[in-house]
Amino acid sequence: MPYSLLSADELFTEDDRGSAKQKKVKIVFVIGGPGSGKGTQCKRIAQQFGYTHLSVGEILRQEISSGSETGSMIQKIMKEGKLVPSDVTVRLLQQAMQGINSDKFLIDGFPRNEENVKAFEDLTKMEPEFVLYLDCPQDEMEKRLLSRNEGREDDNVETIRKRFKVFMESTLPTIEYYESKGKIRKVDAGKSVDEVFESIKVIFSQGKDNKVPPSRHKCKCLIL
Ligand SMILES: Nc1ncnc2c1ncn2[C@@H]1O[C@H](COP(=O)(O)OP(=O)(O)OP(=O)(O)O)[C@@H](O)[C@H]1O
Ligand SMILES: O=c1ccn([C@@H]2O[C@H](COP(=O)(O)O)[C@@H](O)[C@H]2O)c(=O)[nH]1
Ligand SMILES: [Mg+2]
Repeated sequence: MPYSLLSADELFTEDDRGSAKQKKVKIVFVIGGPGSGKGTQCKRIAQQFGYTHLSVGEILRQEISSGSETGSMIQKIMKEGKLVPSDVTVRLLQQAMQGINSDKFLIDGFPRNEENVKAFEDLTKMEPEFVLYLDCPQDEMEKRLLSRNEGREDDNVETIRKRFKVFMESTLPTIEYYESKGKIRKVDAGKSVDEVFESIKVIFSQGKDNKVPPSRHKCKCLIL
């Protein structure tokens, strides 16, 4: 079933419609491998810089908890460490954004692949201001996930390894894509929580447009 997504034109508040002024919504994507610290750092960024934090993984887990058919489909995919189809993910993300009156969204754990990027761009006609990339060694991420203890069904060695594979094969190319647009802001996420946040603060403190020199992240380029 095709899903409609919030378009740029629909991002108006009632007040804005009345005065025919478009609401300017700022979006920052936060991506990184499983366990790189996205959720941990997003909480701090949201608190300090006034963003609305939306974790797409969390939105999907809420759908599972609702007991819907879509939820059981998502649950099977998540247990396998695979990615949920973009139409489902983007529709749920859209609904979450529509339900919140905010002009600054921090989208945690999205986009995960080329299909996600295309669905988001095609349907919203919006692009992120920039993309925060938490770069962390795999052995450190695995250690963190195995001691997370939040009862997540996908935090077991077998699924974690599958999630790493999906990250390398599907998410890294999206980083290449945003790198080619000068939008990647990379931080070393293998350090302590405080040290990582210090690096992130520099990025979010760079003027109202967050215009900082792009990171020197070098890798193979994939044109979407
Ligand atoms: N810099 C850090 N040093 C040590 N432990 C950390 C660090 N950042 C986060 N952690 C811990 O690692 C675990 C994973 O962190 P977090 O949930 O933020 O990662 P994530 O990138 O959101 O993972 P996922 O993709 O699985 O949702 C948590 O238990 C968290 O407390
Ligand atoms: O855009 C997305 C985000 C997440 N998923 C699925 O959810 C799990 C968990 O995501 P976390 O960000 O680690 O909480 C992920 O492994 C995928 O199965 C997705 O498909 N698309
Ligand atoms: Mg997370």
